[in-house]
Amino acid sequence: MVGLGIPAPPLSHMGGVDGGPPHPCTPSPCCLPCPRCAQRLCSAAWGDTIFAVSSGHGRCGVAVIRTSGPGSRGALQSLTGRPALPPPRVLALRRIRDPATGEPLDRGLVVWFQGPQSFTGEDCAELHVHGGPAVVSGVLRALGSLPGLRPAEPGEFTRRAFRRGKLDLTAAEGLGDLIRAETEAQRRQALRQMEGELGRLYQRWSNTLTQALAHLEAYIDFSEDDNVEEEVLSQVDATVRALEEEVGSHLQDGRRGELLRGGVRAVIAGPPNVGKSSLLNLLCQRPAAIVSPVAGTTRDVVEVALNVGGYPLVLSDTAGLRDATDPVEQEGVSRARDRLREADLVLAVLDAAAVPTEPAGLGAALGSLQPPTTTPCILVLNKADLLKGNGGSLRAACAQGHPLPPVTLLSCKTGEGLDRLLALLARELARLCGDPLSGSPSLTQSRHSLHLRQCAAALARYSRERRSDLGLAAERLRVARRHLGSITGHVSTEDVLDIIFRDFCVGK
Ligand SMILES: Nc1nc2c(ncn2[C@@H]2O[C@H](COP(=O)(O)OP(=O)(O)OP(=O)(O)O)[C@@H](O)[C@H]2O)c(=O)[nH]1
Ligand SMILES: [K+]
Ligand SMILES: [Mg+2]
Repeated sequence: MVGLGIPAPPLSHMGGVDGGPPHPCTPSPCCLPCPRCAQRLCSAAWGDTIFAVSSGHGRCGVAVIRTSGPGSRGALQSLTGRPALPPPRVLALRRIRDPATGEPLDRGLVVWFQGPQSFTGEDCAELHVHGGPAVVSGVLRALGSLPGLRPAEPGEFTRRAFRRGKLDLTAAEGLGDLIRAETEAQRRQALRQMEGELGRLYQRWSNTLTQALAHLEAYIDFSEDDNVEEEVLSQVDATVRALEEEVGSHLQDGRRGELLRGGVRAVIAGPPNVGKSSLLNLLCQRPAAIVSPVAGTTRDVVEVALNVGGYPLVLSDTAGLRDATDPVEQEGVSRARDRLREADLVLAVLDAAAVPTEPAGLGAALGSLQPPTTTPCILVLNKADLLKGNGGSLRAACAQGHPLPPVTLLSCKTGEGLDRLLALLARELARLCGDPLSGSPSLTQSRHSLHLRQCAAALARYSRERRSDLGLAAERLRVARRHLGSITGHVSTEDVLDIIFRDFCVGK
């Protein structure tokens, strides 16, 4: 381009999917089918070329700057000063220069990806440069000076990949989750989703519905001519019933995937001064909450994020539960109760030296905290170091377990019982989140469960209305299929896409 005699991408071809009309051009092997009209068009008709740092920000050894769009070829030619590109997908060492001044910016590795064999499906280039801020900003400035190139919006690379059918929406969400994954179990789940397992499951359901709908429509249109047998109808009914059950049990997975994605919310609750804040500090290994001998120390909820056995845990310490007179403490107790109601898991803490030693009495002491009955709970009897004569019978009560929830003795002071508590925690987390590698892939987002519930409701209405009005029943199947399509992105609106891709970082 500027100064190097390399042609800029034809500006008249800018426009494309979201912008102006596509421009037909002489088809050539590099031409890609337009996602709107399926006509093969020069990729230049698809819009502008974006660029961004894809390797994260701040000083680092190597920074990867990537471009996507029809101007990628020209950009690489301009910055390397050579009309010849390296073979696609092969790293080549090149001097990188500012095309306007010819000034060397760095020496680094460049890669050329010819569309559609690239992440986005468009022509892409990557520049692996030294990660110093001056090098990176110099290269970005040079790219920005080229006609038709502009900085990428957050998630725009992935959005382009979605547009060109490189991945469906669930896979794009899986990719976003993979970038954010902080624990092993989260990574496993995200990787599975990114590789398309969830999308394939929903696609299979959608195909089943398409087939059922085709049979039903054939029956509606032709049954009077005796060309279609009655049997067809009962087959459609059976298919819809089976699908309704499958969607129902998928929805019944206890929010496993969502819990694993967002972290299990565990709440430490109990009477004042039993050592709740001490427990939080012990688990996160830092003095996150104030500990003192004064009952009623904790008022605000103190939250920490932890990784227990590969599972993500969001742990909250709360005010001691009692009938407080002080208005500030009252507010703390009310916040503690709110948290308790929303918890996925309760760590109920009692003072080991102050509780009854038989299971029934322990159960009553736990009940006085009023944890929600359906929420799983672990009972922690703290200050075990202070146990004297009744230690033996309390240990026996803990070992007996039933009818108590999982229970353990602990001393935050000496660390006794911590291993058992961590093992109990890991067991509960594994039960709540499930094994991300086994069974059918988990539902990971409330967006999915919303559409699946609507899909299941439409299937249920089909079964109810089928005897009275076949046409209406067929419409229910169409609605059900539309909801499945909304999850995978085969049916989607721009505002939904905006929300999904907004959560991505720039450069992805
Ligand atoms: N001996 C002994 N003392 C403990 C243990 N755990 C906590 N304590 C002490 O018990 C007192 C209260 O501890 P906290 O962690 O503040 O208790 P809390 O339940 O958060 O108290 P509030 O926030 O006031 O409800 C402090 O003096 C701690 O040092 C333990 O295992 N053994
Ligand atoms: K205290
Ligand atoms: Mg406290």
